[in-house]
Formats: sequence, C-alpha cells, structure tokens
Amino acid sequence: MYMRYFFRLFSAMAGPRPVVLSGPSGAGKSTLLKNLLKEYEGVFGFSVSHTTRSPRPGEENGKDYHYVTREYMQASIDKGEFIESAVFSGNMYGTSKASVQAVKDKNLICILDIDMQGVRAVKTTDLNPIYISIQPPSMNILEKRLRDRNTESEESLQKRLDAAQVDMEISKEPGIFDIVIVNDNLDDAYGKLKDALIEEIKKVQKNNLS
Ligand SMILES: Nc1ncnc2c1ncn2[C@@H]1O[C@H](COP(=O)(O)OP(=O)(O)OP(=O)(O)O)[C@@H](O)[C@H]1O
Ligand SMILES: Nc1nc2c(ncn2[C@@H]2O[C@H](COP(=O)(O)O)[C@@H](O)[C@H]2O)c(=O)[nH]1
Repeated sequence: MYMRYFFRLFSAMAGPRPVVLSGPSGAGKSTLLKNLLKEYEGVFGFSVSHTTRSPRPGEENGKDYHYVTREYMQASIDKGEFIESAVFSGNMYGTSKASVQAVKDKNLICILDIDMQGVRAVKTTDLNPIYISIQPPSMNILEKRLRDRNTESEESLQKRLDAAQVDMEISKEPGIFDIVIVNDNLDDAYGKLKDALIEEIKKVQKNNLS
C-alpha cells in the first residue's frame, strides 16, 4: 500500500517518460514527430540535437538542430556535456544534457530522434524512455522516399541506405524497442504512434489542467 503510494509520488516527481524515436533515415520520424508536436502543443517537447551537418533548406538553427563545427562538438563531448553522440553518414550527432533538461524543466514529454547507436547509448543511462522504432515498408520504398526528399548527395544517400539495412535487421531483435511501427500509410502509422503514447499524453494533459 505505502510502496504503491511512494511509487506514484516518485513517478509524478520524475515527470513524464521521455520518448526515443529511432529508425532508418527516411522512415518518417520527423514527419510523425512534427504531427505530434502540432497536435499536442504543450504536451511534447523536442530534444534539439547538435550536429556537424549543414542545415537543409527550411531548417532552423536551435529548432531542428544546433549546427556546430566538429571542433566545438568534440570539445563539448570531452567536457561531458552529452548524454550520447554518434557519427552517422559522415557527420556527428548528439543529444546534450542541456537539451533534454530544457524540455524536462517544462514538464513536457521529451522526444529524442536518434539513430541506433544513440539508442544503445541511451540504454546505458537512467533516462528510462519509451523506445519506438519507425520502419519503412521496404528498402525500395525507403530509397524512393529519400530520393524524393531531395536532401542527400548520392554518397550520403548510399551511406544512409547501408545504415538502414542494418537498422531494419536490429529492430527485429526482441527487447530493443517497446514498439515497432511500420510507416506505410502515414495516418495509420500516426494513429499507432499516438496509441503507444496515450498514457503519457493523458498524464501531461491532466497535469496541465491541475
Ligand atoms: N507514410 C508515408 N508515405 C509517403 N511518404 C512519406 C511517409 N512518411 C514520410 N514520408 C516522406 O518521406 C520522406 C522522409 O521522411 P522524414 O524526413 O520524416 O524521415 P526521417 O525518418 O525523419 O529521416 P531522417 O532520419 O533522415 O531525418 C519525407 O519526404 C516525407 O514527406
Ligand atoms: N545518435 C544520434 N542520432 C541522431 C541525433 N540527432 C539525429 N540523429 C539521427 O541522425 C540520422 C540522420 O539525421 P538527419 O537529420 O541528418 O537526416 C537520423 O537517423 C537521426 O535519427 C542525435 O542527437 N544522436
């Protein structure tokens, strides 16, 4: 009885559980995430990662990423400012402690959009997120989506497709993800994502009302 009470109290104090969205480049993570942030304003907050890649047209520094140099990023990692970092398709990416804390301070559900290396690293921390993998229906469809997005050089595209093949295999391993969502029809995938997060969403909405 007392144990249950203290567990509830502790959970409330710890705030909502973060969410890790992972999956191959081009699987649709950002698309789904943007829908969530738009539909549930005041519920979710995005953990803005750092990267050494250049911004794409329409991307904003501090909103989509913190765009930094390799020297700056390495120095920050060496100072212990990152929860995790990885090299993906020739560029550095990482989740800073400050980015996650900024979302937690607002009592929002913190969403991390990170690759498989990041997932493995986060598993060694005490972040305790819900792990969700977004997968494409097939390699062919993934390649078409990435090509149509028109953001990658041929070299970057090939690196992303190579990484995708590995990612699709690993995501089948039991115990890595709490849920794997195949993003074939966008509305269906978005519905499944919301279903997976509904408990946490309700907690934050209830908290916002009180
Ligand atoms: N269900 C879908 N059907 C058709 N196109 C889709 C679907 N979901 C996403 N797309 C499109 O596929 C492309 C890749 O999606 P998105 O950029 O969201 O992928 P991502 O997983 O965030 O990639 P990255 O990891 O490289 O940032 C985009 O052009 C997007 O509009
Ligand atoms: N390990 C991490 N991976 C990250 C982070 N931020 C983004 N990513 C992943 O990188 C690839 C490529 O992203 P893109 O924006 O260049 O297309 C994608 O899989 C992201 O999930 C991070 O902080 N850490």
